[in-house]
Amino acid sequence: MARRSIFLVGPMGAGKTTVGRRLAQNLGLEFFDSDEEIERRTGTTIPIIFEIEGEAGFRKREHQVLSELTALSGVVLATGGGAVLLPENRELLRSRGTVVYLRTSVAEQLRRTRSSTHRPLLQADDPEQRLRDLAEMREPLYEAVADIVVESPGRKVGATVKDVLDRLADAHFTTGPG
Ligand SMILES: Nc1ncnc2c1ncn2[C@@H]1O[C@H](COP(=O)(O)OP(=O)(O)OP(=O)(O)O)[C@@H](O)[C@H]1O
Ligand SMILES: O=C(O)C1=C[C@@H](O)[C@@H](O)[C@H](O)C1
Ligand SMILES: [Mg+2]
Repeated sequence: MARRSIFLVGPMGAGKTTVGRRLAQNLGLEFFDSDEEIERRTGTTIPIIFEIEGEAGFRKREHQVLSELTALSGVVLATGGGAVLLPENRELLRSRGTVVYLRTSVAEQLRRTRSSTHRPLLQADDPEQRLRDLAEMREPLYEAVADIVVESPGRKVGATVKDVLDRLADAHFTTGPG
């Protein structure tokens, strides 16, 4: 019998990877991260994939990885910030698991991603404006796929993990069959 999976969505720096890994440990589930899986398969980094293949090339790879990882049962999957852009991806996420939207502010995103050079979309003259533009376009998409919305403000990661666990319990999420 298939076991339900948890898919984390949200913008860059929302904490999908960090919270997702801890959540999986807590629930005794296997953890996957679509960005890490793309890097593992290609043997290179996301900025280099963007450089060589453009964003469109990256999105194709992302769709392939998401279609495989969402087919697994009983896992926690952290997605990339743009995973909700393709309607096909939204359908995979919505139909195959419980989707948790980690919501945060642009100010907090900036703080959390400041020292990173690993997010090509933030290599802009004005990263704050870029994050605002992305949020305006993507927030409705995160909302559309989400079963649960959890705020991920400037607190300790453990507090956000606990909030996600509480909200999953409220939604009667179990790691058992079904
Ligand atoms: N809830 C939280 N409270 C405090 N700090 C956090 C929280 N979540 C994440 N962080 C910190 O913010 C940074 C970015 O988090 P993370 O890489 O998990 O974001 P992400 O949502 O996976 O981003 P991306 O879409 O780019 O993969 C990390 O250094 C992490 O420790
Ligand atoms: O928000 C985005 O579009 C992205 C977020 C990251 O997780 C990576 O998937 C990549 O840098 C693109
Ligand atoms: Mg991540």
